[in-house]
Amino acid sequence: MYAILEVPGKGKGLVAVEDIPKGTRILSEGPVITTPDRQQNNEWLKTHISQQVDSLSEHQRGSFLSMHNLYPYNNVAEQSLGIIRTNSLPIETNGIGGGIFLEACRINHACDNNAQKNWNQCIQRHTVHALRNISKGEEITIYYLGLYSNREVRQKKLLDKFGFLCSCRLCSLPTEQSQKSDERLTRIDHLDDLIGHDGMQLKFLLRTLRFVDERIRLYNEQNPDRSGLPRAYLDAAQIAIANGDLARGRIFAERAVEGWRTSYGSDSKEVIEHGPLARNPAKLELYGLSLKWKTSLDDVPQDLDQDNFEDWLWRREKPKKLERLGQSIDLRNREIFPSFAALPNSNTADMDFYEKIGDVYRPLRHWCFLGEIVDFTTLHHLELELMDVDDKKIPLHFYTDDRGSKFQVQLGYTVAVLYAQRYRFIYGDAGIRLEDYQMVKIFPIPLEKLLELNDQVQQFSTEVDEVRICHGCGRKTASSKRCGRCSSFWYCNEVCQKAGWNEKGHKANCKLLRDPDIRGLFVLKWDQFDNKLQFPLQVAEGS
Ligand SMILES: C[S@@+](CC[C@H](N)C(=O)[O-])C[C@H]1O[C@@H](n2cnc3c(N)ncnc32)[C@H](O)[C@@H]1O
Repeated sequence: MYAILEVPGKGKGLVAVEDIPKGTRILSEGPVITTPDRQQNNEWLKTHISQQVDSLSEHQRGSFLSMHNLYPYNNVAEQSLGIIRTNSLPIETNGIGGGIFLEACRINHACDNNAQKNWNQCIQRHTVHALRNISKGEEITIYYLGLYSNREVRQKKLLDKFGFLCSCRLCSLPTEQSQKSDERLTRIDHLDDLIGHDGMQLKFLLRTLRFVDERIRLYNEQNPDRSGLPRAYLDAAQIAIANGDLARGRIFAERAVEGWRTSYGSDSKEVIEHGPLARNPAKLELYGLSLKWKTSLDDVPQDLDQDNFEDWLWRREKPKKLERLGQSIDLRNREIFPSFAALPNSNTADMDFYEKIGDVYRPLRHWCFLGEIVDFTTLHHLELELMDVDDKKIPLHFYTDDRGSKFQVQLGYTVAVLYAQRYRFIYGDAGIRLEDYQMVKIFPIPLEKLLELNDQVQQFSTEVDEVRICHGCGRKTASSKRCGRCSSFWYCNEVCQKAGWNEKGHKANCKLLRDPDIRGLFVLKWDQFDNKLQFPLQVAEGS
């Protein structure tokens, strides 16, 4: 399938001598020299390697000693060590850490590699598979670096570790396209962190599925002709199956296994281990942790086109119809939006706010603290100084896992903290200590403006006994016309609507009112509000 040839600017490399279809095993090879997995001193290593070099056939030795070497040497032992350092591929098996493969080690790198290398534990050989169709005459390339990173980081690592400047298609993109590709890669990497962060915690599974969906979509945009990210499909399978959704679970598992079959082969550990999951997803230990998404194996819609099928598979929501603001909550209602002084104390179980079920306290009703950012610093974690509805300044400290780095913070923005408590910090101040970043939202609008918006919402988007007030002229109206964009405010007709837009500030407010989080505030409808009963609070028993 290939020949080892001189490749301009890269030394030797593997070049396809025929068309190689995606998924083909191009090579399967055992090591001729191995090195231990633990750190050894140089002298020991040199002897260990020399013994192996001496026992190679003449042809093998010649081939080994002609390999690329990035290190200076004075004798064959040093030369051999240098060659191993330059070329060794990982081997994860009984005390062995890496080794030399006479052909696999000749494969050059590309950041948009067309082939995948893998140490196959089951057959104790390194395999290389075609990740996409490779044409006759094309060079076969693999990816030398473990993680996806942006162009600058990749180039630096390749130069430091392998002594060359990569000129692959991805590294040669014009600046703008390269930036796009970098952004995608950074996001793919970040999504991996986010997925790992919440793991298989039930209450976050839908959100985690969203991250996996986005990650695979971006990966496919970056590498359109490959078979996705098998590991990510396995994450999706586990999420579906944990919620009792066997139909989607099986499809995701099949995609994971198919991806591994393409890149590692049918005899790989991954295919052997996860193949049964694709046949019988109910076997997964996590199955039925919740039965919230329960389906049977063949609850798969048959009549959808590809896009709609993917929307079904990933449980993608159709763009939400905006919540009607018909019965909006008044943000000036101090029961629901208390000042800091009126919040429950974190040291005592205030039964105005909590109910006790078994050993846990749960919020008895919804409440939400509002405060405007008047100062902020980040030392160990994000600390905000907030001005509450009584113009009192209080600190808010982010003890969340990300220490607040996820948030876009700006002076004059308003912070909403769900189920906030008064907390006394060790150094004496009272403030809010935030541990779950899901309990906070930040709105790009000062508190006073938010309250003014609230007053308008109360007046112009509600309907009391079928009486509506036109935002344009301020008169009662029987018209059923709402603003077409935010579908919130009532108008008699287009003239009134123009007046509302141009003269009464709806242009700016309309944008705010289309923000699902702001609307969620007015109707107390965020996922977190709905999760009320899944949310044990740490509240000490007290007087
Ligand atoms: C494992 S070897 C690959 C085989 C090597 N070309 C040879 O002739 O033996 C790694 C070395 O190949 C060269 N190489 C690999 N990929 C390259 C690339 N994309 N551009 C330039 N040189 C590359 C670098 O010198 C690197 O240190």
